[in-house]
Amino acid sequence: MPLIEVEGVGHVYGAGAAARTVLADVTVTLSEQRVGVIGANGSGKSTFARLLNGLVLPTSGRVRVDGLDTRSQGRGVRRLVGFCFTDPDAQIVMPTVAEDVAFGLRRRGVPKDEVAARVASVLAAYGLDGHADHPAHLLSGGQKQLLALASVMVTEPAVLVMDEPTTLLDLRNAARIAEVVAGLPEQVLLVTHHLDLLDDFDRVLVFDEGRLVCDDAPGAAVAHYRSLMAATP
Ligand SMILES: Nc1ncnc2c1ncn2[C@@H]1O[C@H](COP(=O)(O)OP(=O)(O)OP(=O)(O)O)[C@@H](O)[C@H]1O
Repeated sequence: MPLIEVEGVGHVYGAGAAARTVLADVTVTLSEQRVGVIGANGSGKSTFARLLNGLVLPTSGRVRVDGLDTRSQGRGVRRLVGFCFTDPDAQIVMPTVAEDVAFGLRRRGVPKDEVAARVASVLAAYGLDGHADHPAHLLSGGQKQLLALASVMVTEPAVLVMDEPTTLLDLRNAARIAEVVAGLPEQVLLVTHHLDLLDDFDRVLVFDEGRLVCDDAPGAAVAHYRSLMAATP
C-alpha cells in the first residue's frame, strides 16, 4: 500500500478578516488498506480528504503520497489517488455511461482499443454493462454513484479517497456501494457518517473542530466519536 504522510498540516480557507482555520496541526502516516474518517459536520473531514490528492493544498505543513508532494508533484499524486465525491453529478462529465468511464483513460492517452476493452470490463464489474449507451443523467442515484466509482477505478488509482459516497443513497444502494468498496484490493480512505461501514476497517480517524483527536481501531474510535457527540450540546 502507498504511504500517505501528513506532516504538521494546517488549512485556512479565506484570508484577512474572513480567514477561517479548519484544520490545525494534523500529523498522521497511513499505510493500511482500509482507513475511515469520522467526525461532526464541519470538523474538517472533507478538507482532510481533499488534501490527499491535492484538490486542497495545505496552508502549512505538507502531504506526501508514495513520496510525492501534493504541492510540487500534484500531477503524479492525482495519478495515484482517485477521488469520489458525495454527489456523483459533480463528477459525471460525459453524456453517456461508457463515454464517462472512457473520459479519464482518453485524457491519459490510452490507445482507443485498450480504452474500449477496459471500459467494457469495468462496466461489467460494476453492474452497468446493460447501460453503456444510456444517458448518464438518467441513471438512478445508486447507479450514478457506481458510475462515478467505475470512472475513477478504471484509471487504476493505487488509493481511493471517498467523501461520503453513500450519504445520498437509500439503504439498498448504500449497501451495494459498501459491498463493491469492501471488495476492492486498493487502499481506501472513506469519509462517512455511516459508522457501520467501518466495522472491518483497519484504522479510524476522528476529527473534532479541525483536529485529529482519535486514531484507533473502529470500535474505540466510534466510541470516542459517540462520547464527543454526547458531550456537545
Ligand atoms: N471552500 C471553502 N471555503 C471556505 N470555507 C470552507 C470551504 N470548504 C469548507 N469550508 C469550511 O471548512 C469547515 C470544514 O469543512 P469540511 O467540509 O472539511 O467539514 P466536514 O467534516 O467534511 O463536514 P460534513 O460532515 O458536514 O461534510 C466548515 O466550517 C466549512 O464551512
